[in-house]
Amino acid sequence: MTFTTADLYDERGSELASVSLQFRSFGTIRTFSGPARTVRCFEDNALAKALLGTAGNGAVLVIDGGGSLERALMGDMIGQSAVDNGWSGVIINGAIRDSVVVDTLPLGVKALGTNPAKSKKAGLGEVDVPVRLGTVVIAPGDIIYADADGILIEKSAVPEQGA
Ligand SMILES: O=C([O-])CC(=O)C(=O)O
Repeated sequence: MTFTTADLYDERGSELASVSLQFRSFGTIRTFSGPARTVRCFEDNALAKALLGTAGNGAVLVIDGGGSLERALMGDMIGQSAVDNGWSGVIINGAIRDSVVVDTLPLGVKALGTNPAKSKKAGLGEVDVPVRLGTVVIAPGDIIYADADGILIEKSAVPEQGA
């Protein structure tokens, strides 16, 4: 599927939430989409690493690292694992490292920034819970559209009437 987020917004803006948080883009795939999976964690990437080691089936992993830039939540090894396991992309509310290599991977990657410091590995956090990027809540199964302009979210469930 080829799209631009700006055209999608013009066509279907009322159905889509736009993320205003500003990310840097990495990886050779700058336009990507897929159903969301999520991890919420803080300076600890063990859950995200484990999930990206399982079949992605074209999903986009949203890692809500609370915006901390103190430790990197993904590097080239985890990025390569995401590619090998069929993930479309990884969006990180936090930092990555090995960014020069990550930038060469056939993967869509958005992160706030970079830090060479390694993540903790205690496994604290939650998988497939609703997470927040700025003002936008992303639930597992929501459809994500990302390109150079930003990130649009299509809620998977139609809101109930009167809700
Ligand atoms: O293992 C980590 O914490 C991140 C990393 O360096 C990699 O993915 O290569």
